[in-house]
Amino acid sequence: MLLHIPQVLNSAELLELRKLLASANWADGKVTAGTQSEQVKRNIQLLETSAEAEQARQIVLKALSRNALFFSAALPKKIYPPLFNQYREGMDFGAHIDNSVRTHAISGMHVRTDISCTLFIADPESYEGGELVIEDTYGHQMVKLPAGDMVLYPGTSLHHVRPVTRGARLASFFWIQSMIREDAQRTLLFDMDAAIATLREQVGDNAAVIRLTGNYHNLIRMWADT
Ligand SMILES: O=C(O)CCC(=O)C(=O)O
Ligand SMILES: [Fe+2]
Repeated sequence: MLLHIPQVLNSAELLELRKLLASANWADGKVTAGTQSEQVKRNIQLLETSAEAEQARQIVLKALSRNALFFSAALPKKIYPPLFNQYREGMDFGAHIDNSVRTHAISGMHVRTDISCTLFIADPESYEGGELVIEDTYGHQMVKLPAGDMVLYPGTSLHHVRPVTRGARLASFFWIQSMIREDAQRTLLFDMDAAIATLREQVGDNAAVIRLTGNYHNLIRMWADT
């Protein structure tokens, strides 16, 4: 499932993040790349150990924790501490698939990358190019979202970021290990959760809706790895 989640960050958080990112130290993005992706990765990243990076991470994690749509779609077990990247004029990231398990340099936490996420921080009018192109079963999806919005897509997807030809593209990116490992099962649960929410609004919690909600939870019980 490829999902656009609007307005994950509010305007105060966006301002705060841009301020932090403007004053922080940036390093070559190859520092967190594997041996294949380092050959095609041309961007810069916030140093994970800086105080600004810690503050920025907390802003993103707090925003995720209040987002019901994110929770329903990702059913997160572990969230890799968010990273921040920037593509200035001429920078891009060629086609690659993210490493399957990432070990966080500071905490040593292992995260299986079931889901990849990009949270857009720069205003799309402020830069040209920089689309995230995700290859899925239905072809290429070009993603360039308003500031504060995020895209979530299967970690198994081949993807690339097109060259930025003007301005700078700022984003946070991270991975999720889901309680539900398989994308197809997660997608089914997400659809079911949305349908149950609509039914509850339309007809309330009648006996059938209660049974259906039970079915949703029973599927999670059957599939979840917690
Ligand atoms: O900048 C992005 O949107 C994606 C970055 C990416 O694919 C990666 O770091 O693996
Ligand atoms: Fe990637």
